[in-house]
Amino acid sequence: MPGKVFVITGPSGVGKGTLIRTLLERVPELELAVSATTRAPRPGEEHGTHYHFLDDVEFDRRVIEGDFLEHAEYSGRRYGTLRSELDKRTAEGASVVLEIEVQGARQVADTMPDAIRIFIAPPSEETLRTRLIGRGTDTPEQIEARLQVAKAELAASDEFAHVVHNDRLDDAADQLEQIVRASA
Ligand SMILES: Nc1ncnc2c1ncn2[C@@H]1O[C@H](COP(=O)(O)OP(=O)(O)OP(=O)(O)O)[C@@H](O)[C@H]1O
Ligand SMILES: Nc1nc2c(ncn2[C@@H]2O[C@H](COP(=O)(O)O)[C@@H](O)[C@H]2O)c(=O)[nH]1
Repeated sequence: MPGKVFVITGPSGVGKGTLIRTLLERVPELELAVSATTRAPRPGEEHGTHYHFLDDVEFDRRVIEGDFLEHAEYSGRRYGTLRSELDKRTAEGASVVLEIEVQGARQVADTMPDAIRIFIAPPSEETLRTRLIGRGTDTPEQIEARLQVAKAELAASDEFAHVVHNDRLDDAADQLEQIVRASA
């Protein structure tokens, strides 16, 4: 039987990456799809591990060749899931997790209606700002741009069958694990 696809979405800074790291430890049979992006690597990020870092020309070429399951522009940069990150794994029965923003999650809903889509919600918009400042990876201008996008993303939460509120990290991790185990 083909593996499942779990789409985890929500605004920047809500804690998707943090929760997914815990999820992968708790459910080691899950595999994470490494996304492609045109943004620059942050300190410590490695090509092929954290992202496939592509330039715009390469990203365009791969769009034209139909290599992406989904792709979107987010805060001036491009992000997408390569089909090659999923196809072989799911065909072999492995379940795959995608960490993507809301436009991409909608595209996956259209093309893969069986994908399990989970929205991670913050306790408040202000929490997103605090968490992004605390993470220390973005300039104040980048944080404001991300918070602008977050407003529309938060309004989309009711499009998702599952909503996990990431207030206390342990509670959110428990809830996410429960959803994944119940759907697997
Ligand atoms: N429940 C929580 N309570 C307090 N801090 C948290 C919680 N969850 C995550 N954080 C912190 O918030 C910051 C943002 O988390 P993370 O990078 O996982 O967000 P993200 O949704 O993956 O963001 P992006 O979409 O920009 O990649 C990190 O510094 C993380 O340690
Ligand atoms: N549509 C997609 N969105 C993606 C993908 N990989 C990551 N993302 C989302 O982009 C923003 C910004 O990420 P960051 O690493 O610059 O903080 C965030 O919401 C990610 O979830 C993807 O393949 N497709």
